[in-house]
Amino acid sequence: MLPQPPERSQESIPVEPERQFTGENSRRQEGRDQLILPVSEGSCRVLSDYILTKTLGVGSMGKVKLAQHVNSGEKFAIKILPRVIPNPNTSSETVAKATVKDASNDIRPLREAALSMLLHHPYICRMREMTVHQNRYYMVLEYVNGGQMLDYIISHGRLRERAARKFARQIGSALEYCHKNNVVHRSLKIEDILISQAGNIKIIDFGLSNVYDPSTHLKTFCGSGYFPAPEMLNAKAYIGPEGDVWSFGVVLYVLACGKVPFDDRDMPALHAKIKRGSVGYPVWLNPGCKHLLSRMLVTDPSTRATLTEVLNHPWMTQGFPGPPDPHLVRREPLRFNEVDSNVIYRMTGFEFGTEEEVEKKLVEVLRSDIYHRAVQHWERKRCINKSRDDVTNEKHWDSSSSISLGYKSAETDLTASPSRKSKCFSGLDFYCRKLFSPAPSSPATLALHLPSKLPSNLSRGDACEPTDPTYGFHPLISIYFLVREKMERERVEGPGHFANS
Ligand SMILES: Nc1ncnc2c1ncn2[C@@H]1O[C@H](COP(=O)(O)OP(=O)(O)OP(=O)(O)O)[C@@H](O)[C@H]1O
Repeated sequence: MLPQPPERSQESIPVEPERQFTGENSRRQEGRDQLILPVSEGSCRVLSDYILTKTLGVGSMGKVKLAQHVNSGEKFAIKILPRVIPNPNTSSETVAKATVKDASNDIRPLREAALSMLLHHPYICRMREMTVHQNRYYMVLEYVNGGQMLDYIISHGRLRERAARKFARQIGSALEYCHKNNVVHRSLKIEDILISQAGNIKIIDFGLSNVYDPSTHLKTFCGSGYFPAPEMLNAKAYIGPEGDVWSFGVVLYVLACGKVPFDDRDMPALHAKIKRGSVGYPVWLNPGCKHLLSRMLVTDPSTRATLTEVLNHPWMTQGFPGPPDPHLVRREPLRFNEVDSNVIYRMTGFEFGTEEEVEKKLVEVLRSDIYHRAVQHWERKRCINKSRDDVTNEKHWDSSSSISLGYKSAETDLTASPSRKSKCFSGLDFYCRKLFSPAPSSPATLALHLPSKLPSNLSRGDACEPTDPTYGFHPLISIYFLVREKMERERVEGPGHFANS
């Protein structure tokens, strides 16, 4: 087992002005600010409506505390991240440099909060709200109480094949949902996978995630330890999703084999092994799983399997009628004359610019020829699918309902398997060397522009077909949809409401 981080003594939080981050623009927040009084009460701390109790975990950025809502009694996890305050005694040049650095340090938690509050997926940990103090951020998260996948593997060894497939399908479902919304995780690792009480996964820590435009490249080095893709270590520009496929491959290797594919105590030596990409597979590993891993752990991102290939791989779909459900809601293409300013002003936290700039850029994308062609194609396809569905429904409405029941029961069947203890080989002592992980660099600013060519996520097979205008077309459109869907949920369920699972 990994040595548990020591429980730190209860700290006292100074009284300081607090700002609630709800994804809304600060201009309209004027007058809403209130003073929060975090106080000690016995051995617990009170923060606004939450009583903070034990430490759930400590990460490189901060710590996570268990909290209980004073009125509802509901449990949450509160992630506490320090804010870097410039030292007033330093020279003006140093202060100026520090201010730039602080601004970029601020970007990560703000973007993490903005994304975590918008993403709505059963296998992604949700965020209810974030409170910004002078010295700290407090992120109120869904409490995931089934433990860490890492602890399970350390104590039980590798997973049985069916359990590995179940969790791989859930990770794949969450990644597809993100990618289809122009979001990349960029630092997926086994520690970021928690288990809910229902026995499903929840991905935490979107701290290094970002939105991506399929027609441009990101440059920031992200990821740490055993999981970053070789192109990130080589400081090459990347689009985004291909790096997540690599990290997903490393996670799947750990689930299926009980050890990491690339290992070394020495960080430069570890990075050299990752860049070389030569992987050893245990002789007992299922050949289908080995083939899938060999397609994911390809050093050249242009020949690495796409997420679509991974999710449709025979090993992934074995025992299921198809790839995992990405839990995407049905969307109609957005028209430039339908853009709602109430949605625009909540598109904050992504360095998109001012409200006016966001609206201008969004309308520009929506009026572009390439978008227009994508919408026309989407509509034609819908007509064809609709007439096909009508014919199928008339002829086979009975059999279609039985297919959907079959799918559900297959997922339910697999859900039961992880509780069975595996006596397989356990080789995860590598986590005792976790301290070797390099610190992440500051995130890059996203340049938003009109796609000048077809997005390159269309490569390999479907390059002649325009991208779906409702999913993955452009980050501004995706974030617009996510904000609008969040507003709709708030209207129905009430603000910040979500059920822990
Ligand atoms: N929602 C949650 N429910 C329960 N425990 C959690 C939750 N979120 C985080 N934790 C615990 O806190 C630990 C640290 O959280 P997290 O990884 O988000 O922190 P971090 O500082 O961003 O870490 P990193 O080192 O990956 O940057 C996790 O490994 C987990 O044990």
